[in-house]
Amino acid sequence: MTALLSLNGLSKRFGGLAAIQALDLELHEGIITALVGPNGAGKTTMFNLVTGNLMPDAGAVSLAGRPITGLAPHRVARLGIARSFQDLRLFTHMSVRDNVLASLERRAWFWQPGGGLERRAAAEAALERTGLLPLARARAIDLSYAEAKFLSLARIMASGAKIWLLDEPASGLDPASRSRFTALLRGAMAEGVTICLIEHNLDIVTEVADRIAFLDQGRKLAEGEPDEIMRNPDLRRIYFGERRQ
Ligand SMILES: Nc1ncnc2c1ncn2[C@@H]1O[C@H](COP(=O)(O)OP(=O)(O)OP(=O)(O)O)[C@@H](O)[C@H]1O
Repeated sequence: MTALLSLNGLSKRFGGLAAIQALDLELHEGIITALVGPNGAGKTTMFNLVTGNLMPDAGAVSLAGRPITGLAPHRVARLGIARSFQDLRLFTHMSVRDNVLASLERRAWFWQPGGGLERRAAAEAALERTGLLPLARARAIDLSYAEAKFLSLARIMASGAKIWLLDEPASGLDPASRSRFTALLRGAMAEGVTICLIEHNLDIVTEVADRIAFLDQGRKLAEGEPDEIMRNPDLRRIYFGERRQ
């Protein structure tokens, strides 16, 4: 299977700290890959390197074989890579609908393909799918925690991006919202979206991920099927903080 997104020998230091070290990772089309690892493993840094929010010190990122290393974030977004943030970064004083519309780039006049009418239709469809249509006129600041998480997802959904990088998208959700959330991810995956998610909750990971890449101290220690990774006693020790001396 050819990779849609490939990271080859990616490295990033912050002063004396090696946050990402010679990381190789492939995201395959229509697959959900979870990045798992203890705090500070380098998971968010990896997203930042892909999206152009950080420049790598070494290594390359390619999209369908085309190098995209170090492109500016808006150019990466235009290539169909969307991301969410742990702190959501919503426009808190704008309406739910405007938050979704604001995530869509104005590419054409409203009567042209990709113009206003199409943007509005994409926004309405994303609001509908995430269950936010009845709240479309509410301000983002007035949403519950779970609703804000769904809004963050709606923004990505509406963008039509083919690769979604999600930073702890379902953390803190109640069980019912969590199942609704994971169903949306599986639905997107069935439509060909490629998802990489950072997640600390291992129940969510087992429920939703097809593959797991396990990171620790900037290195990929293991990669494979969820069952195989979860069973590995060494990884469990690292994850749950029982390091061997
Ligand atoms: N801009 C920065 N400047 C300096 N150090 C940074 C910066 N960003 C991240 N780091 C450090 O790099 C390491 C990796 O951080 P990163 O946020 O990528 O980890 P993570 O796996 O996402 O952690 P968490 O699960 O806690 O979110 C950490 O030690 C962090 O303190």
